[in-house]
Amino acid sequence: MDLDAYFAENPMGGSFPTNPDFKSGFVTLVGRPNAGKSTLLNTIMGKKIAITSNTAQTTRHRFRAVHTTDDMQMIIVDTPGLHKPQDALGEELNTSAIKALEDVDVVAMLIDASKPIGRGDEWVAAQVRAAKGSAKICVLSKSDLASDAEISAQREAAEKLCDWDAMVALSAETGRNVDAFVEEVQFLLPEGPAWFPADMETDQPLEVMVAEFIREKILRNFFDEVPHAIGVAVEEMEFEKPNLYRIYAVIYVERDSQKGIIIGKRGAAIKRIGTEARKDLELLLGAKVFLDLSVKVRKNWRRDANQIRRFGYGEGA
Ligand SMILES: Nc1nc2c(ncn2[C@@H]2O[C@H](COP(=O)(O)OP(=O)(O)OP(=O)(O)O)[C@@H](O)[C@H]2O)c(=O)[nH]1
Repeated sequence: MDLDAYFAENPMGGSFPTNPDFKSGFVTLVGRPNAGKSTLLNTIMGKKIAITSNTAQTTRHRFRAVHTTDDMQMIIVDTPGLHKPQDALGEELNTSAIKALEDVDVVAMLIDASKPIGRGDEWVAAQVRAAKGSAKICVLSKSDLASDAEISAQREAAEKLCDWDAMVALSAETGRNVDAFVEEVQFLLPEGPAWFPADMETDQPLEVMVAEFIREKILRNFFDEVPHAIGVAVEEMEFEKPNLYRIYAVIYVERDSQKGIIIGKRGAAIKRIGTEARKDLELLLGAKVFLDLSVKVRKNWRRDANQIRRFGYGEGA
């Protein structure tokens, strides 16, 4: 939801914390695809705001989530994983992530603690070093998958990548040390007022979140080329009293064969996607959901900058 939409729904303007020592600012999460950025964001927020999957490049939108306590407001910018681009979509995602390093107070770079640091991490670190004026935190993510000895070795290797202000090994999956990360961010944030109302959690438009929740189910149900070839758009979404959303969404694929895979034998696959998505959407929207999904072929959309923009991928905060 953007601020205009928020204030349209909350004409009194919502509540802003008034503590005189209040701290506030922006923290960008960056890292290679699959480093665990979106999962960390969800754990901090205590609910699902960003979609996650073990398919690299799950995140296609840069967006902000707002975490407010009595003492601080951190505006977390989730970004698409930085990687070697293969097509126009990949380039758009990289540009979007690099842009999110500008003008923020804290940059947190996630490095998977359970995997050796590679050239991809070194390249991301170079982008982080180039981001002037922000404090830098190194997050060794997925610590539940690494032994203590592996974590110490990773610490030593990560020390060489940048002059970090802090380093935290954490697991967004178990929650271990996530509080320590939030405390480090709070320490590094400047004093300042809350920028957003205390109860505002994200600036993603609702339609975009709905499309993303549907896309997540496809990422989790299919492998190989299909997850990268799909785009999801919500065509229509209407609220019906007392408590029902009617949602009409289109899943775009690049080839007829992919359309067949998404639909499945006698529609079994798309039915499963619909059932899984509906459950999540009902939690997100706090209402019953009627979900109509259709599949359309749009050849080579990932090479078409206009279509990428129509989906809104790469754009955001
Ligand atoms: N075991 C374990 N798995 C994790 C942890 N954090 C994330 N994962 C898993 O790692 C995979 C990638 O996580 P995401 O949060 O989607 O990663 P991301 O960095 O946002 O990925 P992109 O969108 O590709 O940039 C998912 O399958 C997560 O469940 C963790 O702390 N422990």
